[in-house]
Amino acid sequence: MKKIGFIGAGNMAGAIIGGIIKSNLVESQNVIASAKTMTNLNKLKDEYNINVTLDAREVVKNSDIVFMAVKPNIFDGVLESVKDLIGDEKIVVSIAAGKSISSMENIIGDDKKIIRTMPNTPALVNEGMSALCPNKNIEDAELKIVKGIFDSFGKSEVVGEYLIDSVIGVSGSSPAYVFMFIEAMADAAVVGGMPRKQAYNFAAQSVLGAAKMVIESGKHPGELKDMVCSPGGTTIEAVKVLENEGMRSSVINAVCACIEKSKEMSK
Ligand SMILES: NC(=O)C1=CN([C@@H]2O[C@H](COP(=O)(O)OP(=O)(O)OC[C@H]3O[C@@H](n4cnc5c(N)ncnc54)[C@H](O)[C@@H]3O)[C@@H](O)[C@H]2O)C=CC1
Ligand SMILES: O=C(O)[C@@H]1CCC=N1
Repeated sequence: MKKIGFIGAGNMAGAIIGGIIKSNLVESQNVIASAKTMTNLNKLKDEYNINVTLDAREVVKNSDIVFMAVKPNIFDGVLESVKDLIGDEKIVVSIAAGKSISSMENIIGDDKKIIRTMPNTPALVNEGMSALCPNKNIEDAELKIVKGIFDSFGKSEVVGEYLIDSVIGVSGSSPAYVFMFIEAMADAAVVGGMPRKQAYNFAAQSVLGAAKMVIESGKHPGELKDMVCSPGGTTIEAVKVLENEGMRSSVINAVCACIEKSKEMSK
């Protein structure tokens, strides 16, 4: 069994650790995480019984696969501080936005094994969506192992690095937009008199069901929308307002802004 380490123990590392432990992919004694303070580490230790340390170098020493899960603004400095411990056999898995494979190779060497990835927080409930981009030193068997980690908490696809900015727009960041959509729908249900907690359940289950229909039916989303819109009915009234208010163009512009920011961060 491979040992898996995390440098950074925030929202995303916590979601991945939760995902891999809950799916029994790895035993807790084979997982180690470090952070700047003990606050998150204590929570992860209490919840999943993993090993924790304040020293990122301990993580690298004790792992075969090292997840770099710190914020992009400190990423290079942290990678620099552990680079002498990264041998040819270790696999570095980055989850950071805006950190290209070549920028990591510039720090640790282009002879090292690197996989750039982009997961999302639904990993915590086993419904993550992740993209993986291996560098040239990753062998098929190694990619399979790391993909297995991501598949243990949802779905994943191997993509060319040129697609990673779109991935951030459509899946890495998109849970935030969906939460906003759920919150807004629930607000309206509250206006209609529904208690708030109940409103979140109705809104969230509808989003979950609609997403499942897209995935399982293979039908075009427009066709599925038309199935809900009875002639002269309630839904088409809502659709008319959403079109008038520019819902589609707002979403397209928002996701494009996210993609642009990701490109800018990679420069
Ligand atoms: N939050 C999200 O939905 C997603 C985040 N990401 C990426 O994941 C990375 C982490 O993001 P979050 O988990 O949201 O951030 P966060 O702020 O929740 O966590 C950052 C972690 O890094 C630790 N840290 C800070 N300095 C450190 C150091 N010198 N050594 C070791 N650990 C240190 C902090 O203590 C904290 O545990 C980012 O690069 C982000 O682009 C990727 C996909 C989704
Ligand atoms: O907002 C961010 O920069 C990170 C990357 C994807 C989701 N959160």
